[in-house]
Amino acid sequence: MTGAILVVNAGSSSLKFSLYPAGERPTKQELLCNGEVANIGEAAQLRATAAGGAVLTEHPIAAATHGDALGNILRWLDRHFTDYQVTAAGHRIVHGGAHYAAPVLVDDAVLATMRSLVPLAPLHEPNHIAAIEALARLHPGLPQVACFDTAFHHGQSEVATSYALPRAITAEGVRRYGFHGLSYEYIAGVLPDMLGEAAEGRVVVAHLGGGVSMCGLHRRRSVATTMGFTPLDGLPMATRCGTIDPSVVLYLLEENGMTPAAVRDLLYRHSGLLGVSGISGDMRTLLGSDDPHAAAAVELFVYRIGRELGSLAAALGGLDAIVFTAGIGEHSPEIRRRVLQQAAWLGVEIDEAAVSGPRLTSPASRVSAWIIPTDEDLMVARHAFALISGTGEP
Ligand SMILES: Nc1ncnc2c1ncn2[C@@H]1O[C@H](COP(=O)(O)OP(=O)(O)O)[C@@H](O)[C@H]1O
Ligand SMILES: CC(=O)OP(=O)(O)O
Ligand SMILES: [Mg+2]
Repeated sequence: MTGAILVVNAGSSSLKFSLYPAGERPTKQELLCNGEVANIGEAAQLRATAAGGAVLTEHPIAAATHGDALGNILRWLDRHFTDYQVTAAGHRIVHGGAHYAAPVLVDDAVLATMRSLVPLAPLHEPNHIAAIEALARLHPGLPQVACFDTAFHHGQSEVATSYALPRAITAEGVRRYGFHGLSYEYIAGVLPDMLGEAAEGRVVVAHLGGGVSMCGLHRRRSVATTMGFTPLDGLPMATRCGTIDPSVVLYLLEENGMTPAAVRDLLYRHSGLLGVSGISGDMRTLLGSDDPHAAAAVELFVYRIGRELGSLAAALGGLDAIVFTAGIGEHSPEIRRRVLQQAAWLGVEIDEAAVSGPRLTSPASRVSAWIIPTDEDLMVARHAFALISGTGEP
């Protein structure tokens, strides 16, 4: 039997997973399989693919909860990978608050901290906790490593993380944290392979997925990012509103008579691309639609990215490169083109012959632009390996 690391990414309605051998530092080449249980609670479906993309299974399962989904995944892994045994788990955890600047082994204290952060990541944190607790029941004694999306941003300056609020409120932890850190950390790691010396310069990474954020990197460290106290802030997302005037919240509570729970639901689940289009939060659907409200949602999405790009370039004091990543960033030539056209003023010259990358700009372009696929799961596997084997560096 060979040991294996199970990576768990418990999202709002899905549970994604990956399996890597536990013997040495995980690499892309060593991936054993990855997959997802989609539609948890409705018509759940387990799908898994091998490293090369070959489908290993796709079948309906009974999974009312993230815990049920994990039980099904573990049983399938047991049957399919008879030579491997899960010896450690790594979880992508969206919010680590002020507490965690690095991954930690999960214990009761870590779980208690995560419970206290549920109000700050209501789409994610409850499912992370459910997955950890289910795995502890299904696999007692299994070491589980929590890897926080907030950790990568911990080195940001005080001015970058502060809100202009009274000090006492800031001291309670009401500040900007930033998210998608595992994605940005992965990108920062591969930047030198793609950009050479420019990797150490001023780079804005646009993580355009279901959740959307951008991060300004200098010398491959996070300097500023669009998300704040929670992953509701910044750019419009599939169903989240992004930055709005906080008075909108007061207005909804006081003038519209909405309850806090209803406002939370509105801002997290019914806004963003879905809210503006009234059709869908899925970018593919919107780009394929001829409804003017779909076009308006896409226009607002691109416009807000352009404004935040200017803001991050200002925070960095200049711009050398732009990187597109995650579902929309990696797969939508149209969104990339529109964002880059809007960034012409920064010195971006599109190479019309290179729409599928990896480099999207002409050699003469003052600012280069790139597609770099992200790999949050690999980053989690590396952190879990580093922590458990004691090697330190992921
Ligand atoms: N070819 C494509 N064109 C446009 N958008 C795409 C394409 N492929 C995927 N997407 C979008 O990517 C988003 C999901 O991104 P992803 O990073 O997978 O999300 P999650 O945060 O859920 O992991 C969806 O809005 C989807 O429509
Ligand atoms: C932090 C965040 O928004 O995550 P996701 O993109 O998975 O929703
Ligand atoms: Mg995501």
